[in-house]
Amino acid sequence: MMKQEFVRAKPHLNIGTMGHVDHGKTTLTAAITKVLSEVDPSATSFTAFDRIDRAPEELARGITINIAHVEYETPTRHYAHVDMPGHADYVKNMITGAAQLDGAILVVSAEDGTMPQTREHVVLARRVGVPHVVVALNKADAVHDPELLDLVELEVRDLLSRYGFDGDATPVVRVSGLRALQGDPVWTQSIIALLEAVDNHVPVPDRDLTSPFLMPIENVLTITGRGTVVTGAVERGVISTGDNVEVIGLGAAVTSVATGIETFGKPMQQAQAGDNAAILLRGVRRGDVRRGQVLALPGSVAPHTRFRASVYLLSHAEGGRHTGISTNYRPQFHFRTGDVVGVVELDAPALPGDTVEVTVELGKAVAMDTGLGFAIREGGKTVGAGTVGEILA
Ligand SMILES: Nc1nc2c(ncn2[C@@H]2O[C@H](COP(=O)(O)OP(=O)(O)OP(=O)(O)O)[C@@H](O)[C@H]2O)c(=O)[nH]1
Ligand SMILES: [Mg+2]
Repeated sequence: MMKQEFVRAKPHLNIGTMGHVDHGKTTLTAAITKVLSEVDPSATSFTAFDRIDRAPEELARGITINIAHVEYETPTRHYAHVDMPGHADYVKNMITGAAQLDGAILVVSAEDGTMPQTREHVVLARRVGVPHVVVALNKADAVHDPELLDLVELEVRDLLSRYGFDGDATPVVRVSGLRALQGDPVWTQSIIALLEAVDNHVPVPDRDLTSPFLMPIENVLTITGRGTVVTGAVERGVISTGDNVEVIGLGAAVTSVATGIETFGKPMQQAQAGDNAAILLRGVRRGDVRRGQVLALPGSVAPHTRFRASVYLLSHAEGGRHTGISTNYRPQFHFRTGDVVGVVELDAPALPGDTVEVTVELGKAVAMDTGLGFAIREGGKTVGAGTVGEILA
């Protein structure tokens, strides 16, 4: 049977769940797909809890989209929703922009209130430019004292305001992912209310459709008999089947032609900024491409190793270092979906909480333009966030 072509009937947005471990992110994600699949079975399929937290390797068949994503539709929008499996992955995905969220659902357990990772995720969301947040006050079924719910709501609004969001204007919806998943009609309604808040509060972003095509590569798959497929979220521009492309960064450039494009398993003639795409590349071997490179219009972006940057060092309270840094500091630099080691040169030692101007020399060239954001990590911890300034080499 021919696979059904993707129809762009509604605006597409990328959102995700964030929040402290065990506050119910995955349960809520499953509940959203269940409730929406009941509203319109032709638009949304139910994705069960145990199908969400899964390893990529298990699904590496077909031209499948990045498996961390779940797809659903409200009456007015099409969403790709990412539920990052663990805290470490979450931080990495957020800060490298791999997730490229247009908005986020901050999940806070009404039983526990805001916790350290709740704060860390809010801080990161702000730093990496997640523009809008809606709060799911989850596990509301387990809290019977309304004053306690009010208290937790106040606490969350406070936290959001403290870190630069508009805490007063942010929708806070009392939900129970678990009870909705079990089919309870009252809590099913709470999920509908949450989705209405997302539809109304997170605006459709302006997509950059006019710049040259660029997509950071998140995953590389082989399809027997067809070739190599790369997946990712299109950062800018438009790609059509038959277009020439180039794989750039971390080694020699590879040129190819995009011979097939899919989104969520459905073929499409053209993918655009904001879409999650899987792109089949002609004549490319699996070993020739990898995560961390970008797929781009040939000649539109170049790899670089040396640049000036403005860097913010996360304070200790934000999850950063305890001690300062000085010249010759050698952390990992995360650009988009990849990371590479580099050396920092700075005029004077800097402390956590400082913003400093530095020169960076990378061990391997990365596709970049002035303005590109990056994260600085060491020992699995995010310790800084920066922006590329003048490019030197
Ligand atoms: N009472 C109640 N329990 C819930 C609700 N949502 C989730 N839980 C329970 O909370 C626990 C954690 O749920 P998960 O959905 O795995 O939480 P998570 O945030 O995805 O956890 P991590 O991915 O490990 O960070 C499970 O035992 C759920 O059954 C809810 O709305 N009400
Ligand atoms: Mg989870």
